[in-house]
Amino acid sequence: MGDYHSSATAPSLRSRVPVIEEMVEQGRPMTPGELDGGGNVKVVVRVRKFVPRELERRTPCLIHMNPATQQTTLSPPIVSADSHSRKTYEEKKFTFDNSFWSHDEEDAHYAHQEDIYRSFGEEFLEHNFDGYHTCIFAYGQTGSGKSYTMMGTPDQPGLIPRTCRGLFEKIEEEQNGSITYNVHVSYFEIYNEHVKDLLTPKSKDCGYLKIRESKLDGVYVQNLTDEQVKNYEDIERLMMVGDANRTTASTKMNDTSSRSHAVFTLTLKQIQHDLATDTTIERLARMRLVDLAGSERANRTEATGQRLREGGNINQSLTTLGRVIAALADPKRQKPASMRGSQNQTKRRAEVVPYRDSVLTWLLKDSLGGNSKTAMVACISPSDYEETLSTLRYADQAKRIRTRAHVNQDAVSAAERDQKIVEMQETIRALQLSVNAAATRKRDEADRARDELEDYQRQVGKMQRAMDESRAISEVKIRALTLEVDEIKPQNEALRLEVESLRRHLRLVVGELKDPIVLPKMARDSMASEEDDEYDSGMGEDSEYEEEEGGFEHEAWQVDVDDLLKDLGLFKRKIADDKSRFPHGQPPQPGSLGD
Ligand SMILES: Nc1ncnc2c1ncn2[C@@H]1O[C@H](COP(=O)(O)OP(=O)(O)OP(=O)(O)O)[C@@H](O)[C@H]1O
Repeated sequence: MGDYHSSATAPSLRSRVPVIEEMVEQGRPMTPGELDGGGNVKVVVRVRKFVPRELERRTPCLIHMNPATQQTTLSPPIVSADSHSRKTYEEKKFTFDNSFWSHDEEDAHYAHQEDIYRSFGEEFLEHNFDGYHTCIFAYGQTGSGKSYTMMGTPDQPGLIPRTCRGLFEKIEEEQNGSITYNVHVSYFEIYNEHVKDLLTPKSKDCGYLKIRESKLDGVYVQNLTDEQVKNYEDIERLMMVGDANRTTASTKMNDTSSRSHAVFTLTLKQIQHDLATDTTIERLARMRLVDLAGSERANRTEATGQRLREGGNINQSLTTLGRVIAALADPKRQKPASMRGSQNQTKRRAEVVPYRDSVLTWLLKDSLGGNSKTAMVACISPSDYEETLSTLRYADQAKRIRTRAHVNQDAVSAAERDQKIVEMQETIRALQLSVNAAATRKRDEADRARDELEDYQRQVGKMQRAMDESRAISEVKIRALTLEVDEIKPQNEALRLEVESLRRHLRLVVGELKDPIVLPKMARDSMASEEDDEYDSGMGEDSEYEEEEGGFEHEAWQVDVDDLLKDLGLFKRKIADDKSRFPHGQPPQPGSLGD
């Protein structure tokens, strides 16, 4: 795989934590945007290069993109004079957040895979580290470059592998070890309105999975593999397993056409422990990367049998997605709640969004109109007027959707965490009893028993995770304390040395006070005069040393000192004499010293 890197900055959970709390504390009013991290769905469009089929037909490119204005223009096709079609084609212009020109590599504004990731993939990853759920989905007709954009090839990796690589690069950048990161991956496809786990080996495949909805977890796929990954290589392995399991087939429009919608989900949990308050800050973000199956016209794909049925299902779920987008983009929904009338009316409008009409929209409910920052990549072919126009209209409508993303963050004290684990244990115990009892009941209750059993397994899994996280927090605490000890060590050593030297000093001072040293008068006089020669010592006739005259008792020592001083005087004179005899510092000649 190509060598590519993310330039996103290293995350710091703590620095981003108190944004909302600070605002509340400061009493600053929050705008709806700040409160809900709200924003419109980001919509970008990408046109691919010609594929061999189009090159053979020498079809002209109908797309023009202006890199300065991000405007995409669709030109009408050339209609041959003998054509019986009554259709009229017009030039259409659309403006999106970005228009990616990936048609001709020779052009200066050609958009490579790297450019796509840098322009918004990286930004979305930043949002994840900030605690927002995100979703990027690729939409477009069959063969328009969705899989190329999302997954890419080994040489030209797309958004999914780049996001995964970027995720672990950012985690590795965080070196102080105070944040624990948990990353989980799931990968499933929706094929003919059924959900299939792409991470289960084919030999263990247990068929289609059920979709369930709970108050706590929202809509979820039951028993879906959600594997913990420690590094990019782990994810790469899972991507390969998933891609090998994905349902693809060769159609007239695409040699490897995806016959299903593929949903790749990364879950990032950041846990930071504050030693001072013994509180844990948890931040959870889910990134959904969706490669939709392509819209197709049966007459163009010339599909029959199984391919035709697949195409029908694909189109049906994409039509539902279109209706969901239309309902969410409805200007009436965009008005603030206060202007929308009564609560009942609002509720009725929310119900109008037909999420439940397809498995795809039901599962993507939150990503499309709820707690998520969402982007749509509209992929287009360069020479297909009708399909491209339909995709661009779809994308244009999606631009108007506003989501209500918020930071998914919790601050839990150690006591609360322990309490939560205890509560989970209780729930599990109760479920266990209920499962055991149900097992003995009649067969018609088997379904309920199975559901309870699944709930039980789910709770056990959750508790397992909570306990793993508690363990991780303990490790963080140990790491933080070890770091603190290491930091304090040099200061400790410096303090120890200082105390030691102060002690020594004190000993000297006390010794001095107990047994003061008194110099003999002559020694003091000679020292004073010598010092006066060099600098002004400031000690005059009436200094305290003079006042102690008469206090000296060691006469014997005085005699010795006097003798010594006499010798010293003689020695000095001898040196002065020698200096005058050898004025240029020449060494005395042998024999000359003897006199
Ligand atoms: N930007 C691009 N640069 C080079 N080749 C591209 C680009 N986009 C798409 N292609 C090529 O076009 C072909 C169709 O692309 P792809 O399979 O990604 O389409 P798709 O939209 O996923 O189709 P389907 O919906 O049928 O699965 C592939 O051979 C792919 O390599």
